[in-house]
Parts: sequence; C-alpha cells; structure tokens
Amino acid sequence: MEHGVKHRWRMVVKVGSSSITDHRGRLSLEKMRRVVAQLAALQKSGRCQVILVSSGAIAAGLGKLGWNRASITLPEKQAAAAVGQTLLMETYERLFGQEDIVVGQLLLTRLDIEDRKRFVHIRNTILTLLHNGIVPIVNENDTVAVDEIRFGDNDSLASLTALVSEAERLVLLTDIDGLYTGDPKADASATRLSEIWEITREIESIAGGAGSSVGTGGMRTKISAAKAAVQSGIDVVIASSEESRVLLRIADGEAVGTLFHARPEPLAHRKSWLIHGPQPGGVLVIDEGAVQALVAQAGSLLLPGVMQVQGDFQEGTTVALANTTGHVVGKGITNFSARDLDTLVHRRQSGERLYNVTEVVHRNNMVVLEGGVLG
Ligand SMILES: Nc1ncnc2c1ncn2[C@@H]1O[C@H](COP(=O)(O)OP(=O)(O)O)[C@@H](O)[C@H]1O
Ligand SMILES: N[C@@H](CCC(=O)OP(=O)(O)O)C(=O)O
Repeated sequence: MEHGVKHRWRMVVKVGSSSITDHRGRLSLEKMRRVVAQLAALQKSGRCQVILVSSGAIAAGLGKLGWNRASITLPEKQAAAAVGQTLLMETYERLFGQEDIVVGQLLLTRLDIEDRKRFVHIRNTILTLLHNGIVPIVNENDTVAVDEIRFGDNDSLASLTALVSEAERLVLLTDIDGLYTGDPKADASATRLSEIWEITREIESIAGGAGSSVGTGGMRTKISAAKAAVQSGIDVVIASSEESRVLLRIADGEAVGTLFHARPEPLAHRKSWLIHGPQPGGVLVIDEGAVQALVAQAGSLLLPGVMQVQGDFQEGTTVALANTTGHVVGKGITNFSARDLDTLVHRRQSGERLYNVTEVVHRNNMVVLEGGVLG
C-alpha cells in the first residue's frame, strides 16, 4: 500500500538506545552500520535530506565503564553520558566516513529550543549542514541538562528537531514494529495499528512505558512527540530498526510500522514553536470578553481584558493566558514586563483612560485553545 509520500522532502530519523545497542547494553556496530548504510543511501541518492537524532550516550558510557544503570546517581549517569557521547560520535563519524559522508554534532537542551533566537540559530546551522551534504547528528546535552531544562527523552527532542529543521517526516525507530493496541510485552493479543489520522485520548491511553532496560519513555513519549509533530504538519512513522531496509522503504512510501498522518491544516512554524518551545514565565488572567475576543474573533489581547498579572517576567516573555477560573485558554508573548503591566492594570482599574498602550499580546504572537487543543 502507498502512503502517498512527497518525493522532495527532509526526514528526521530518531534511533532509540535499544536500536543501536546489543543485549548487554553496549553499542552494536552491526546495528549502527545498518542505520548508517540506509541514511547514506538516502542522502547520496538525493531522494531526501536526513537528520539523525541518536540516543545511546548513556548506554554506551555505562557499557564502557562497566557501571550498572539500576544503581547509579544522576551525576554518574551524566558522567556516563559524557563518556558515551564521544564513543557514539566517534563510531558514527567512522561509519559515515566509510560512506564518504561528513557528520556534525548538535547537543541541545530544552532551553535552546525555548529561546527564539537560539531556535533560529539551530535552524540555520542544521540547514547549512544539510546544504553542504553533511548529516547533522543530534542528542540531548545530558551532562548539563538538569530537570528543568531537560527533554528527558529523545522522542520529544526528535519532534522538536523536526520542527526546527522544517522536516516533512519524522521516523522513530525502536525495538518494536509500531504502536499496538496494548504493550505486546504484557498483552499477547495486542495488534498493530498501521495508520492513525487523529491522536485521540484512546490512542494516548494504549501507550505504555519503556520496554527495555536501556529505553526511556516507551510508547508514551513517542505518542506525545507524534502529537506535536503532526500538529505542525509533519508525518510520523514508528517502526522497528530491525525491519529490513526500513528507512528506504519508508522513503519509498511503503506502509511500514505505524503512520501518524500530519494535520491537513498545520500551524505556522512560529506558532508551533510557541506551543512546544517556551515554558510560560507567568500568567495573565483575562476576563470573559477577552476570552471571546481571542477564541471567536481571533483578535489580539488588549489591556482592558487583563484582570490580573501573576509572576515576575520581562517584556518578550511567553506567558499563559488563563480565564477567571484558572483554566488556560492560550499562550502568547507579552509586550510588557509583569511590573509595567501590573501598573497599567491598576491605573486602568482606577479609572484612568490609557491610549496607545493597549495591545498586550499581538495575535501573531499567540496560540489559543480551539476545541481543547492549542491552535
Ligand atoms: N501500545 C504499545 N505498543 C507498542 N509498544 C509499546 C506499547 N506500550 C508500551 N510499549 C513498549 O515501548 C517499547 C519501546 O520504547 P522504548 O523502550 O523507550 O524504546 P526506545 O529506546 O527505542 O525509545 C516497546 O519495546 C514496548 O515494550
Ligand atoms: N540522551 C540519552 C537518551 C535518552 C532517551 O530518550 O533514550 P531512548 O528512549 O533510548 O531514546 C542518551 O543518549 O543516552
């Protein structure tokens, strides 16, 4: 069956730790070579540009150091990543080198994606690498990534990489051949779903946790990564890295694994970034009239609609927009600092008429909830 894939496209391929390590958790040269050979074939044929998001630093480091994952501290895990990342890249460099392909390494944290300027720099770097026939290889910067700035799993990192690099397709390679109606390791009667048009609550509920000792997140993180990607117009495939010629077949439009269809009317890139990039640095509580203006009339948020300012933030910060019951109805970039806005709200509430300073969040810098989803 054909999935109707476009033929000039950019593809982000994520390989999980389980896809490139052996049964002892060490890097498997054979498995890595299989992935590299396919990416190299795609790149050389000019059929599509490829970006690799590879896990495996922690597994490789633990393997080299002989440490046991079950009984290590966070600093030890980060130390293992520091050791393993060089090993991982050294191996990729050698394998791609055998195919006459140069690779470039990008180590990212959530902060890099949250900051619009850094986001643009990452985009430009990736596009420049691709333009020069270089394969970007992305991983989380595990040694600096403390909880607040962590992706935590490479599935979300991969979907944001697809967003940053304006890719048409995201392939999540793992140790199972797609999404099943339940975790096949626990439920023998589970069956594979081959196509998904909408990621409903039911779909989210069938996804369980990691299936191997080296994996993080399992299907749960893959589904939420898929959700973010399809919303931005990116098709997502979850497939097994063990499947023969899996990437080449996906590139040819063959139905392999589980395909999540991109939303037909995707969000603009900037709005996608706004949803998935920055964490809100504060909250603006807005009145019912303002909620209506944002949701029904697709307008900007004006000063008279702001009832209360929560948090301490600078102008240009992304803030949550909440109604009077505390329900978040949107997210946007504020034109005022918390302090100035608070002052303006109080002056207005005391009866002062304020001209020329009324636009708090411009429509283009805002996403609002439509039928339960930010859009
Ligand atoms: N509904 C489901 N369908 C398929 N696999 C599932 C499901 N729920 C949980 N899993 C588990 O998710 C695992 C893959 O995720 P994970 O171990 O994190 O791999 P990776 O290292 O590739 O990210 C599978 O081995 C499987 O046991
Ligand atoms: N950044 C970590 C990967 C964490 C992760 O998401 O792992 P996986 O579930 O195997 O994709 C590493 O390189 O070990």
